[in-house]
Amino acid sequence: MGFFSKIKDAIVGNSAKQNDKYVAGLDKSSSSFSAKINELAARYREIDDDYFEELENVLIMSDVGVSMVMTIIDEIKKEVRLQNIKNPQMINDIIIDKMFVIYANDSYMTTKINYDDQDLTVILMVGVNGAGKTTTIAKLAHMMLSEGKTVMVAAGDTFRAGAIDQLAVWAERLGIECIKGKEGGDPSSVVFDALNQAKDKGVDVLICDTAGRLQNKVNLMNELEKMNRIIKRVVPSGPQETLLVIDATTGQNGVSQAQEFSKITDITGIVLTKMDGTAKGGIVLSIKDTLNIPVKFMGLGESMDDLQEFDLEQYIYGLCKNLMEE
Ligand SMILES: Nc1nc2c(ncn2[C@@H]2O[C@H](COP(=O)(O)OP(=O)(O)OP(=O)(O)O)[C@@H](O)[C@H]2O)c(=O)[nH]1
Repeated sequence: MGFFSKIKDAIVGNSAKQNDKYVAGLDKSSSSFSAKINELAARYREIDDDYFEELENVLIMSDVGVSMVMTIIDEIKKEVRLQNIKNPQMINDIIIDKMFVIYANDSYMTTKINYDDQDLTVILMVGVNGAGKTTTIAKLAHMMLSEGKTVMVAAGDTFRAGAIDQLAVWAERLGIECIKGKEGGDPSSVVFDALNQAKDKGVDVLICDTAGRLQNKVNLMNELEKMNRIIKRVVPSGPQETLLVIDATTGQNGVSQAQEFSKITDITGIVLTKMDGTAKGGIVLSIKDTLNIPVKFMGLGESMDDLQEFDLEQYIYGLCKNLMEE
């Protein structure tokens, strides 16, 4: 039995396992992906080179990423030859299986936050403006609060007008403390202040916002280096996580951004926001392929509960479920 059949068996008919947020949040991607593949299958009576070329295009259009697409297509071709499959209607399971296997295959990627049981856990949030960083910080804090953790936030984006107030409003709604400085002030000093206050109060997690000025790489690099130094002075094992927030609707641009950020600082995980707003959900595979950094969370909607820990099975199921049902 292939991976997808196993996933499907595990998820369908098991309401505890079926995550409706994934199914609803990936609906756009799933409909578009499945419609294209089914349309292909209907047009070709037999699998041939032209079919593969079109399949390649469908995957690329879904933002899977060119080199990952080539690997997937090669693997599908091998399997088709091996099983002597001629009918494109029979190929869906293989496509899904290969996507799953290739993502999961070459390395184990944890989606868990690396909490420090002995010390304050410091999480740095990076990403360009508009990616959804502020909302994601609020959603993450909400998730941690619901797990019984105490959380504080630091308004380290002193550059973008309004960023401090926006975070402060979220903090108030969540009933947590937001440490802030002046607009245009030194972000590291805000973070330093927040670190000390969080330590004094015995808070479990401090989430720090940062400015998203990718246009000015040298400044951003210096700023993040300074922040990292200051964090290490107060919390030697910190920051335990540096999470990069990427807007999934920006597609391959988002992937390039991730590449740029990973040159500037060590990224431990990616948060893909607005997955519900894109019909090209393949970006997860593309990120894995180009960067090999784990996607740890996905934003699947605008409400507080819509930030979900990344789960490969739920993702592939959400993306491909229409393909199975039709
Ligand atoms: N549909 C949907 N909308 C989202 C998601 N995440 C964030 N948003 C929306 O995206 C918009 C921008 O998010 P913000 O957090 O305000 O981001 P920003 O303040 O523009 O920029 P930064 O904080 O600098 O990233 C807001 O309207 C959010 O509600 C998501 O997962 N799904």
